[in-house]
Amino acid sequence: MPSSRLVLDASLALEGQIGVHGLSAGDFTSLEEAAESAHRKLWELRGSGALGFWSLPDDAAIRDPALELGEELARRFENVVVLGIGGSSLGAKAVISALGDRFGDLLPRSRRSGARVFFPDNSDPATFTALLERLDLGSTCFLVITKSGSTAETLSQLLVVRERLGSSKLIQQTVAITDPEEGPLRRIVREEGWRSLPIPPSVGGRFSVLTAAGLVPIAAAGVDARSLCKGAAEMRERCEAPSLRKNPAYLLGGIHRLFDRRGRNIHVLFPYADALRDVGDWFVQLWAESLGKSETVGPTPLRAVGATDQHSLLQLLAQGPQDKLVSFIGVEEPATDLEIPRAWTEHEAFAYLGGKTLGRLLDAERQGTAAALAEGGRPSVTIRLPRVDARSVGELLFLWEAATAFAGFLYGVDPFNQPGVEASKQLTQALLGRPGSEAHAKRLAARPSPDPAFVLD
Ligand SMILES: O=P(O)(O)OC[C@H]1O[C@H](O)[C@H](O)[C@@H](O)[C@@H]1O
Repeated sequence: MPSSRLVLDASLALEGQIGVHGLSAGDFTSLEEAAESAHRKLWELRGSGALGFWSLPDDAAIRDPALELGEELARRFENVVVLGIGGSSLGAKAVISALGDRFGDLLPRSRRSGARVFFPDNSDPATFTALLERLDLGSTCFLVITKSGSTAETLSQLLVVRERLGSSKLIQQTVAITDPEEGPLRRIVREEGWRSLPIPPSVGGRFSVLTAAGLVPIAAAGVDARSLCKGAAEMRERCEAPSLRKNPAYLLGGIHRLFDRRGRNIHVLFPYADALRDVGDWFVQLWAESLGKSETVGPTPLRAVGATDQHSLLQLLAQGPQDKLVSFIGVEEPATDLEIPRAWTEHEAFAYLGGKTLGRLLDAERQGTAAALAEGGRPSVTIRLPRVDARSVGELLFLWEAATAFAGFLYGVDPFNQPGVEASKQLTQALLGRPGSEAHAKRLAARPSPDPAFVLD
């Protein structure tokens, strides 16, 4: 019988299970003071309303208009194309690939639960050209999602779409999701009277999956977004306990910080379900942009998928440097399962598989891999989901969001900004000759020219 909710099992991170590389009771005690201070800071932010993502799971004023709009788009359009990047695409993409129709693009509309949702989240011309050429633009809605309203990739795609649709069609087939007041896109929305929904200023992009930025495309895909929010609300309740051992987000964040202190600063998310593959990308942005803020401390997130990456990454995880911590995600009850038929039973290699199911094999591989790492003294934690459904995915996303916010304070960094991404934008704008980027152009010009001895053409 699957458990009724998400389970965080940290036993394979403890010295009792894996020996010297495991955590001791003393390690947790050593973190208590920092954990109390991090808890205080989080609650202060909550109290001031600055911790915007915390209230989202049951914020009807944000949720309901987004779901209504998403459901309307699912009725009106065959396709929805999200023009958005980073936090403005990764959350919805992760949820839709986890909960949407598997290979839904191949299904006729009558057999799909919503519109086909596409995420061309890059300025790669080949991808965008191919997508626009293959879609029936007449039955396509473009969701322009950008918190700042100024992201070059997103605005460039919008300009291309504007050209393709023409301004009269553009207003009928485009919805903007952006800052309620500020930014270039908000100005266009005001000037041209587009439909739009806000991204609350108190919610950072990578924490915005339960704002309109995530919920509109999720609802347009026909995913049960209300249960997603419900699952997140249930996890939030569990993440309000002040103690490290009782609060799953604090325990998860604390364990990662403790191992980072021991040099295990490569943090691998390893779900054993294809449906959770894109949760890996979402996690990488969340963890990297929130915690990668100092030259001396800061974890490197890595994503893997089980069992596929047992055949690529596992060698390194099992026998490489002792600098990694793995977070497995197991699914207790697969949505569908497939029996492995019996045949060639005279051959032992086939015989032991016959009669089992692929789901049983996959989960045995997860457990076997965690046990093999433990045997080698290598720590892991396991997050077990009862099944991959909207409620469990809601729990999972909120767990990591809360763990990230908490870990930020344990690492002594601000988990909610990302100053390090600005320099590349400035130099990009200078390369493109943007007015006002002259100072950045000077930075480029001041760079030493490439050493021809090291340019092998
Ligand atoms: O939502 P936008 O303002 O368009 O930003 C999209 C993304 O780009 C930025 O450069 C940051 O790296 C991300 O945190 C953000 O999610």
